[in-house]
Amino acid sequence: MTEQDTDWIGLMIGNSRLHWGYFCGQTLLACLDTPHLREPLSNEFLQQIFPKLLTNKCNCALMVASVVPNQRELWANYGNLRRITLKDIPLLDLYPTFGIDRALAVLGAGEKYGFPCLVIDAGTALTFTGVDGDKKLVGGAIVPGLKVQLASLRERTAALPEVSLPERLPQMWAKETAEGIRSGIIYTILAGIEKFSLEWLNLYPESGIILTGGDGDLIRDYWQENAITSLLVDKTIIFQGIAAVKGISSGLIDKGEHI
Ligand SMILES: Nc1ncnc2c1ncn2[C@@H]1O[C@H](COP(=O)(O)OP(=O)(O)O)[C@@H](O)[C@H]1O
Ligand SMILES: CC(C)(COP(=O)(O)O)[C@@H](O)C(=O)NCCC(=O)O
Ligand SMILES: [K+]
Repeated sequence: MTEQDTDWIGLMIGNSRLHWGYFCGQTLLACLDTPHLREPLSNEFLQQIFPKLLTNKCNCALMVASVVPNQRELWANYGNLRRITLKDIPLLDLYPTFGIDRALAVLGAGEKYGFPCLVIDAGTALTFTGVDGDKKLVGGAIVPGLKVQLASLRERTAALPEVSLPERLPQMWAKETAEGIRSGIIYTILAGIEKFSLEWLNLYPESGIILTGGDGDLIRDYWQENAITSLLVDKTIIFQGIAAVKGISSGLIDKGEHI
């Protein structure tokens, strides 16, 4: 069997969830999100997860990236594991504390859609990450994600209730508390996305803007109701980034020429 048709698993440990991708060579065959582990990894857990990813090989190669140190430690006993760090990322000007999830997502998006590239990741935090045509990090921004904003109002005030996210855009001028919270959070997030997207397109008019993360579909649905620029939703860019790193490390992809 060659490297091209070997099965392996990519795992991105985010602040809310684990994001799993099952690959054959460079091809992503399936992906899945699960909750965080609550205890060190067991064979029972792998036997539940891996069949869902279409394999029953509990010792297949695992490429792991994490922005959550204590979740990463729960994997200490897994033999066939390779940790992805910023050193593996073929992008320039990354700063030492830069999130590996942001690096992999923008690498994957650039590989798939071309550089320059702006990624908006609507996860636990909502992040903007821009990379130019020379694969240099231009920079980005970090804001609390939709669920974190909702939770922080509930937790840090006496009177504000728990509120869910609506499927459609709420009324902007609310006359009711829950609707006021929904309006404030959703419209200011949309205004922020518009501001960063327009500023980015001023710098790089031909760039793609890729929206990803657990709230990506919801934000796209809100956005489409009054869109001014197009946002492409792609939940797989993180796996494209992991595959690129795997390809470089296995010698399948030349870091200099293809990435
Ligand atoms: N089944 C789900 N479980 C948890 N969060 C979900 C789910 N479906 C959508 N979400 C949304 O995903 C967001 C988290 O995004 P995600 O990309 O999973 O985060 P992270 O990469 O930080 O772990 C939450 O704000 C939540 O609204
Ligand atoms: C900004 C983040 C918390 C986003 O994490 P996520 O919401 O995807 O779980 C993560 O990328 C991180 O911890 N970054 C380090 C700081 C930085 O990127 O500058
Ligand atoms: K993320």
